Amino acid sequence: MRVGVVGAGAMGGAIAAMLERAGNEVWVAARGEHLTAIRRDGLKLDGAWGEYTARVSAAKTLPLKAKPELVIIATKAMDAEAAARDNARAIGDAPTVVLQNGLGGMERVAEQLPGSPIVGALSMIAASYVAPGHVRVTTAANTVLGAFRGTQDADAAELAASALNAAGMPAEVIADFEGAQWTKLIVNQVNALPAITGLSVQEVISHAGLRRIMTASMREAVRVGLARGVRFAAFNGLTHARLSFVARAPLSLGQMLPLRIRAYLGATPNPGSTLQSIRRGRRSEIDFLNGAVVAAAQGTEVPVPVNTELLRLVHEVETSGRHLPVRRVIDRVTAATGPLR
Ligand SMILES: NC(=O)C1=CN([C@@H]2O[C@H](COP(=O)(O)OP(=O)(O)OC[C@H]3O[C@@H](n4cnc5c(N)ncnc54)[C@H](OP(=O)(O)O)[C@@H]3O)[C@@H](O)[C@H]2O)C=CC1
Ligand SMILES: CC(C)(CO)C(=O)C(=O)O
Repeated sequence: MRVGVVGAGAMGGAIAAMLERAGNEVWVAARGEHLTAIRRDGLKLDGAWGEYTARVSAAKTLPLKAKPELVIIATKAMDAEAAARDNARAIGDAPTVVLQNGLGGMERVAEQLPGSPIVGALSMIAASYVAPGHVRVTTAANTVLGAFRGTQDADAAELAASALNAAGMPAEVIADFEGAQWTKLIVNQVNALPAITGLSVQEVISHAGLRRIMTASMREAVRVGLARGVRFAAFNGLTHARLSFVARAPLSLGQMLPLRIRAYLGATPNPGSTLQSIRRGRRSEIDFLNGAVVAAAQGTEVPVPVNTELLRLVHEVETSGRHLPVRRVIDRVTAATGPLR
């Protein structure tokens, strides 16, 4: 199959390399020194799915001659709309998968690609951008896909799932994609503290004080979802019942959530995608993660002081380029929220 991958960074790069390894003809849209390195040396993959250098065709945008039968947009959320617009002619009416954390990704891309069936993807894979032309899978895991709307999108979701499965990346189509987006939004509460402190997700969860803050931000996010009538879809062992319990439980019990995520991530340190943006001096996706929780809380009675403060701290680190010491983070959050229980 001819596949176009727009945004061949950590996730898009890993998926592009795996698809090429499985015999697909893969075209990637990339930029800067990453594009130069891919063109010169190929796209190097290592980690949980083995070592491989994929020979993909790479350009700033997909060329018209690529004629993709499937497109995967795997940019950060704030870049997806522009990425879809800049590649719209080459994409044509090809089925397009929007692989993205946060809420509302499919809607933003669909506006730019009115002729394409649109599919959402949420992945529990953890991947890192190591260097230009080089990506690494630190945790191999599954991906869930969901149709945006209608039969055409549902067929496209099946097509994408078979392409991923055939290339050795476990994927399944689920009916309640919006519920899964909310469940993933809870998982992505792991992203802010590594971005603020510079520590890996596992290190943050192993620190009792930081884990308390993370649990409190997850609890707020679950409460917001419940207040908005969200039914959390079951995703990697996280179920609506478990999350509803966390919404009512003290933090000492709620910490089972981050501890479970640490167990699934395994031993290889995972910086998370937000810290990786900061390390590369890029704007982060935090407005679509903790920022989405703060936005969704508006109009509900749910207070979200932890998410508000984490959002502020990530923006501070983006601006200053300097991570904050753990003690300072704990003091700042507790000054904003009062004692966390
Ligand atoms: N990394 C992970 O472990 C996981 C990430 N996710 C989600 O997947 C999505 C992608 O994340 P991730 O792979 O980490 O992000 P990366 O930043 O590693 O990759 C995104 C890539 O897209 C490139 N890009 C942005 N706009 C364009 C464009 N118009 N044309 C071509 N390339 C473009 C970026 O270039 P540049 O660097 O120049 O900005 C970058 O190389 C996010 O929504 C993230 O939350 C989900 C699960 C796990
Ligand atoms: C699941 C996790 C935490 C994997 O790194 C992720 O989605 C991210 O980094 O954005």
